[in-house]
Amino acid sequence: MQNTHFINGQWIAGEGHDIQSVDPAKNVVIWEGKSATSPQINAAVSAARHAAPQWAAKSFEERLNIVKKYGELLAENKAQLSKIIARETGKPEWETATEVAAMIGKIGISEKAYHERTGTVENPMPVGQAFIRHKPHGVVAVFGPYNFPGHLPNGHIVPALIAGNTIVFKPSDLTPFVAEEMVKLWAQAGLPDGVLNLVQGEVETGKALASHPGLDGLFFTGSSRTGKLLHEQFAGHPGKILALEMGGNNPLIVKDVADTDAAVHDIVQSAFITSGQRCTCARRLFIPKGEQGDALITRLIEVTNNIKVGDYDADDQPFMGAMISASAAKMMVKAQDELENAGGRVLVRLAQKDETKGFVTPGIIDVTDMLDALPDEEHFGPLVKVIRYDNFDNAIAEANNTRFGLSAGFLGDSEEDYRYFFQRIRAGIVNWNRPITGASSAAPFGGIGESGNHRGSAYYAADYCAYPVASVELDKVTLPGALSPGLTL
Ligand SMILES: NC(=O)C1=CN([C@@H]2O[C@H](COP(=O)(O)OP(=O)(O)OC[C@H]3O[C@@H](n4cnc5c(N)ncnc54)[C@H](O)[C@@H]3O)[C@@H](O)[C@H]2O)C=CC1
Ligand SMILES: O=C(O)CCC(=O)N[C@@H](CCC(=O)O)C(=O)O
Repeated sequence: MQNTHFINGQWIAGEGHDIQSVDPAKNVVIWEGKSATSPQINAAVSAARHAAPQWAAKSFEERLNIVKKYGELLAENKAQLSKIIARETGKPEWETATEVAAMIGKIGISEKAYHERTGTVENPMPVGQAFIRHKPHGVVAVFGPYNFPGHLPNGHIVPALIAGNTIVFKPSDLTPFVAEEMVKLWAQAGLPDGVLNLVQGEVETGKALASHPGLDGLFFTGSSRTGKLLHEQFAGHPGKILALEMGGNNPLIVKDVADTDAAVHDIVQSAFITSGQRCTCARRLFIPKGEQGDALITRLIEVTNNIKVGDYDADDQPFMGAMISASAAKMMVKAQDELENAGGRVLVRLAQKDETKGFVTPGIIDVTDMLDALPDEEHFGPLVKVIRYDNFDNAIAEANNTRFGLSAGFLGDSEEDYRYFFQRIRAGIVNWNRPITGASSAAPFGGIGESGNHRGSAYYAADYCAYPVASVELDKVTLPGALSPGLTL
């Protein structure tokens, strides 16, 4: 029996149904376990509740020391963890090494953000002192996605622990192995029992945890569809904090670039990195009509056809590895077919050569003639939709024609054009002449519309990990110098 859940400092076996994790590049099972049942989820929430007062009562330095120890263990185990992330997600090892580096970097950034966003402020008053301080919420659930199974849950867990919360972590059911390895490192770092609990499972485990009355909050990174369900579930609970980081249908507009190859590079990095499985990936690419735009597309097609797709552990590393699963790859083929049937013109065909594995080649489809039928959906894979435009204002209006608003970019050499774009575009991340993926952990990370619920993450995660307490304090009960009219003492 596999002990895959971590509850109150003990590794225990699940009592629910069988779950497996499959290496999508090799089509082999690499992890097996059983999901957590409702009583096991109750036990995890109770353990977190029980541990909460003592963890919150520790000094900031005591909590930080454990978090820093975890950072050291991440550094020591970087090579091994990078390999496990690669095996479980299909992402090339060069990329998973950067994921672990981001996990390590998160610790220093979260320490700084804790002080700068939620530190203590003291203001003298005519009588006494005014203070702004912050307290943890209590018990929070963390839900992670599969595309960054280490870095993104880590982006909630680290600031939540630093702020003094205790946690029940429910990773994506597609990446239980990475979650288990992460939690082992936390346990090794000396986290007290019950402070971080891990429950594994699929949607029903997620539902049972999200609806648990013992939670004070839930921090979620995942799809807009699930995030919306959680939002509905939290309706009527204004006292609970819900932070949602969700998807996007991100636009990238190109206009008047002198260096075609540089533009093509930034497009490829925006659209195809991580096999298009980043929430910040460019989904809609706006290119001007005319000769300059034609030349750019010709070059983009050439470069895309030459993108190396391959095994995560190949000596000669590919740019793109496998997608998360064979079925995710199949869904991308289906999405392309649907767009093509609705009038899209395939410029480079996204193809899955082996239906048992997650590999697809990157695709480009021109959807200019089917804009009215273009669904406002996030196709979470390496398929970029090209929209040719003849008017910058129309391109910006169409770029904003989405229910999402995560990232957006402008590639063009005119600063005036960029300022014009920046003023009008609606998104939480707006870049100029840089890829729109690869957002910094040292900046707020979040979107508007259906990309989030105005609880920015990364540098601003500190904000949703603690609530502010305003105090006016005086060390003795003292009569004021002047009494209010009509009052005698
Ligand atoms: N804005 C951001 O920061 C990011 C957003 N994403 C988005 O995440 C998505 C890909 O990740 P996925 O793992 O597919 O997301 P997902 O929404 O399928 O799953 C996320 C988590 O929610 C759980 N879950 C699923 N259905 C549930 C339900 N009904 N009730 C409770 N829990 C449930 C899953 O088991 C998993 O732990 C993409 O849409 C992507 O854009 C990914 C990375 C970053
Ligand atoms: O959360 C952070 O620390 C910064 C945001 C970040 O890492 N963004 C990455 C991943 C986004 C995704 O998971 O899809 C990016 O923008 O590439």
